[in-house]
Amino acid sequence: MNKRTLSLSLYLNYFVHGIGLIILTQNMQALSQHWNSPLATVSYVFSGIGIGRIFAYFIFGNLSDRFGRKVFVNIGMLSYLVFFLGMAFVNNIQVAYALAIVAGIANSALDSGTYATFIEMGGNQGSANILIKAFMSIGEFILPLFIATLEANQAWYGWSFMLAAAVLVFNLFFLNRQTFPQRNLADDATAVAAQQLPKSRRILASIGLAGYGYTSMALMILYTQWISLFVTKTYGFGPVLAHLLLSLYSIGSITGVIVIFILLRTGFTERKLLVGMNIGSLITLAVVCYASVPWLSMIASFAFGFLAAGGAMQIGLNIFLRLYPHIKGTITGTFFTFGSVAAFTIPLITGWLSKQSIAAAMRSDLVVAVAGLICVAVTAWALRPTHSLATDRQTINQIDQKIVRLLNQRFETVTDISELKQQAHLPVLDQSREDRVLDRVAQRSSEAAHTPYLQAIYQAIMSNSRAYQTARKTTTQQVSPSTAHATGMTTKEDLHD
Ligand SMILES: C=C(O[C@@H]1C=C(C(=O)O)C=C[C@H]1O)C(=O)O
Repeated sequence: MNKRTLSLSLYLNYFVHGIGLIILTQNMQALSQHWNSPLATVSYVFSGIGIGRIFAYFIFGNLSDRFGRKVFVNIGMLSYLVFFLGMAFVNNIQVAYALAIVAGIANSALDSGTYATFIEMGGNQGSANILIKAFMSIGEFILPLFIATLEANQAWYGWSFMLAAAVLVFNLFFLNRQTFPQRNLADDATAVAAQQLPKSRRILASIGLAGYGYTSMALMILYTQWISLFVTKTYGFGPVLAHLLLSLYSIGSITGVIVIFILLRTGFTERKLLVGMNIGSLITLAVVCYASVPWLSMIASFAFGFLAAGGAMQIGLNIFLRLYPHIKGTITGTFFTFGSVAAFTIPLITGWLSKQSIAAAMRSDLVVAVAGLICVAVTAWALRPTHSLATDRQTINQIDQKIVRLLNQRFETVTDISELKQQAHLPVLDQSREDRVLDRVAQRSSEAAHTPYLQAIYQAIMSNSRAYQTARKTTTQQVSPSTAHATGMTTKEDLHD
């Protein structure tokens, strides 16, 4: 399995999915003319996507645990291909509705296969799931520009559908050349830690996370649906500023994905990050809901995008997946079923609230933010670290992962030094340098009781560093024997001390 190419291929699907998310709304006018139907009917067709999603998530998640991830990623791609090709030509509303359902199914099949695959690739792939969001955003960013270009050239609207279809056809070949990781391969530490958790705490965390599946999606959908209208009606902001707020939210979201990806790579705890982001979302949302000053709204909208749409939902899912490492597909399905219910109910609830006032509809997002914060706080509390053999060993695994990475870097530098010493005809051993290294270790050690042990470890590191240099030297000399006499080999001493 080549992690890089497989990841790239999986990400490419989410670029297409990003296009799929907005292609209908972006082509609303053109479709309405083509179908000879009013905008309201076109809008009704869109609801098919939500229906397809809700029904497919749970079934697919479960099945992907049984039949493997690759099948479902393929089902997702093929369904999307049918959707894009079909929608470009269809002129019958019923068929269009059926195609919208197919898009919903495509979405669920992709998710059911992909999120689990990233976790199953091992390593720190939880952060990889966050990047899925980044690729969706790229798709959502590029499509409007592409459509604008088509419109400017008075070209056929269907080319935007063809663009997505072309990427999919290419990726169907590309992806099917890759091998997927073994299914439900929970790394030992995760499996043990999950088993060690008392049942009551696991149930509590599951309730919190399922709830977060709903609130995290609701928080974003409600915001994007009402923000522009809210600031126009409530504060009298102009149309440019109203749309700018939404763009700032998107830019914040992309920035958030990148920053969070880096934070997770550097070993930030997902639990703490999630609670922090939800506190931040609530505060920034409150600012947007009550600040009537444009510049403050702009900053808050960017920050809200960063915190609420910068991969927080994916972090929630990652924590959920670690809790049930043997049924990742089912968990992904369950989590997104709750999200789909949010996508379906929020427009209905806020539509009803908007009859009272637009401000009431918008500010109801604060209730969602509070509910989301309660969900993640409950989860974080239930999953608080306790000391046991298994959890402490998991901590050691994480520390070792970092140490090995640093040791690899150290050896890379030793390789450079070895070359330089060979060029300068210097011996491998430099006792005074080694003494200084040991002194520095003693100075740096924060715990006096550890110091002699740390020094012993360093002696072993340096001894191996010398052995490595000597071995390299020997191989280089075999390649160019003419230099052998000049370097003054110290093979024996170096290998044996
Ligand atoms: C890497 C070197 O070679 C040897 C290994 C050392 C190390 O691993 O830190 C230090 C001194 C040398 O005996 C060096 O000269 O710096």
